Amino acid sequence: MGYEEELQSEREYVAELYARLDGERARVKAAYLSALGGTGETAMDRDNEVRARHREMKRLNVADYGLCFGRLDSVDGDRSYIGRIGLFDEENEFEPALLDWRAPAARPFYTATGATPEGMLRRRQFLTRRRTVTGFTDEVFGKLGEEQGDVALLEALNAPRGEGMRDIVATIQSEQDAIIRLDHPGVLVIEGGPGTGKTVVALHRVAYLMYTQRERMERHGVLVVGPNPAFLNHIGRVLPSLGESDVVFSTAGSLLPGLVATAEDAPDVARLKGSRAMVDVLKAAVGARQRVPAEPIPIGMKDVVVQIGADVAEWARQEARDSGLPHNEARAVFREIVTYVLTERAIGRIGKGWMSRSDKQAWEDMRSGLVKDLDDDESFVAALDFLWPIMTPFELLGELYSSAEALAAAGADPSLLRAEGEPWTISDVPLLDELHDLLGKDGTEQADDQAAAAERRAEARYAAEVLDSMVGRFDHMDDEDHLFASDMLFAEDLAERFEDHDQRTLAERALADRAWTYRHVVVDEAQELSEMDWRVLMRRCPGRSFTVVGDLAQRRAAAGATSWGQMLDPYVPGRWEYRSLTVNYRTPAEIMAVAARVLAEFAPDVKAPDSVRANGVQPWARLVTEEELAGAIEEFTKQEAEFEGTSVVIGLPGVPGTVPAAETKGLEYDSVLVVAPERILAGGPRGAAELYVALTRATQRLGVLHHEALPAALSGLVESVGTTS
Ligand SMILES: Nc1ncnc2c1ncn2[C@@H]1O[C@H](COP(=O)(O)OP(=O)(O)OP(=O)(O)O)[C@@H](O)[C@H]1O
Repeated sequence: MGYEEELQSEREYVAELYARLDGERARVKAAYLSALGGTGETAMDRDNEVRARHREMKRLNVADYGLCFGRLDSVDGDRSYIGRIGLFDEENEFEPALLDWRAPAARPFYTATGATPEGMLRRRQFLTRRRTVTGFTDEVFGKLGEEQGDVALLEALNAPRGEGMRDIVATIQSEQDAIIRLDHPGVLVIEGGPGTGKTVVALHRVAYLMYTQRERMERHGVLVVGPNPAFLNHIGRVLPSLGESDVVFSTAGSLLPGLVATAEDAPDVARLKGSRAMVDVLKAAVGARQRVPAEPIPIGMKDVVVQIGADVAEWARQEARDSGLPHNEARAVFREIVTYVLTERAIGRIGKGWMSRSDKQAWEDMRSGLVKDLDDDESFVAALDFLWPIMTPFELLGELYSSAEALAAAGADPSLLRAEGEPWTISDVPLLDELHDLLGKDGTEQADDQAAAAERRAEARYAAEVLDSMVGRFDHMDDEDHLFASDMLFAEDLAERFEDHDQRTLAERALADRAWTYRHVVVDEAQELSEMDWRVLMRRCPGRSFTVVGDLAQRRAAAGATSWGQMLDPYVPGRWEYRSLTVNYRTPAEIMAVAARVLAEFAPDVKAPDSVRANGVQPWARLVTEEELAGAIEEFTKQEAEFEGTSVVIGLPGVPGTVPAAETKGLEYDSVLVVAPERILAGGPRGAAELYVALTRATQRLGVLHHEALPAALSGLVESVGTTS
């Protein structure tokens, strides 16, 4: 067959796949509607049916375009089509008409090479426009000169950028595939220079894990932590386009429900707050609120006055501390002991001469009367509030920061002192989270808990039914599937998840619940997170299943990682896997050459990634005065409007018409204009890293406007006069 005939035949095959997809969609939609109508025998049957159909609908809705992107022919004569989802043959339901890219049999599509053909003869990659195959390229393994597999990749890389990151299922590269499918249940670190696909690979790994471990992943969900909302927005569509939507996105500043922190501390303060040493400071600050009175506190009981002296308070404090309960919850222990001592002393005095301890009943009756009186006694409650106050994390941390004495007493650096009422910063979030654990539930939360527990018991019967049905299904799973302690199912746990009236998505429920734990956590730009941030993340994922993505050379945060071991060894000593990516898919070679010189200046030991393509466009520089700057930016924006795609102007914070480099982290644009790189470079201890980030955001064009002589690292830029491109 000639190329045109083959193309025609592929077109027909893919058109049939779409017809099959549309047919499936119609069928599942009808089943979903009828499930909603309630044909199941019990409420639980109906719920399960609705959920199953809904999930199926979501799976099928991913592939309006780009359903099938290639074909794999084996030496044995087998032929498989590879696509975004799997579809079965209409006639033979065991014969896949389209293989899901995550299926083991699809793997050679990404990994077979001339040197290791993996039993394959040919890889065919389709070029498509909407639902139509417009062309294809073949790689015939073992035949020299026939390999032309990069056409689809280059087409994808050269395409103008639009709204957010796209999935790469059609063009995953072999080194990326190895990471996506890596069989490592614990912590995996993916490191690589800018544009090496770390983020996109991590997201595809999530899609892969969800495909291979659907039950476990769906029950607890996956958390993706990114540097800022713009970044989360940028990557937000990749997983849904792969049919996976039970994923929670959050910045480090919003990991605590009810608080969205965006303010940043000065680098020195951020470094202090991010240090693990803060755990001791916080413990000391809590301990300092567990007081022993300097003077005995008098409490009137009936017609006698008893005192809470240092001896009673010290005993009660020791018992409360030894209980191992968090501070707020241990108040009950403290209170009980103080109450016991006060009532004993009071009864001894009230009953002096007419009642003895051997008169048990009378003694106990009097005690319960006194206990009741104490409950309503304002001076007693005030004394408790002084000796062992119930506190929220916000109160405690706010009070600590606003008092030089409290800071000194807790062993904290005096520079943490701040004016009252200042907003919480991103670095405060892990401290507040830590305090949640140290303090435990406050009064209102404890009362809410009791009410919720009663409600849960009522729902447990329904949950037990669900449990039965799930256990039935688990019986078909491997032994290994039963081994995870966190998979233990309890009816009451399930009740929460299957509540009839809780219509919130997993993401909504997880985000609202600080105690939610995830099955897997992806941490992007992980080099920015502090030791204290890692404590929060580890609490959110006790199973320690992480994909950690970052580049130490791009670190901007003062409290960020200087090595991965520093952050991870306290939790998984020596047990984390490390993989690196070395090819830059974003930045053309011409731009990367400029960025690499900046990198060499501040991190001489780090090798810049190699660009997979050059585009023949030289990055330029132009000297402008302060007065000319606004006009030059406007000129750039105007010229960029002629091109398809996106652009950005990056400058130091506060320069009008620009965004700071930090806000472009992890993002990319067709064209980038960097304003005053010499000032960014000199702008702080991590200025060079900021500039490196700024220079590596472009997929096509880079320009620089400078006010002073260009720093040596940028001297390679071609100076242009009077025009911005
Ligand atoms: N195999 C691939 N096929 C097509 N595009 C790819 C491939 N790998 C990476 N890309 C593209 O390269 C660009 C950079 O990827 P990504 O943002 O994941 O890199 P990164 O390593 O996280 O970069 P940074 O550290 O700068 O944030 C994205 O547009 C991504 O879609």
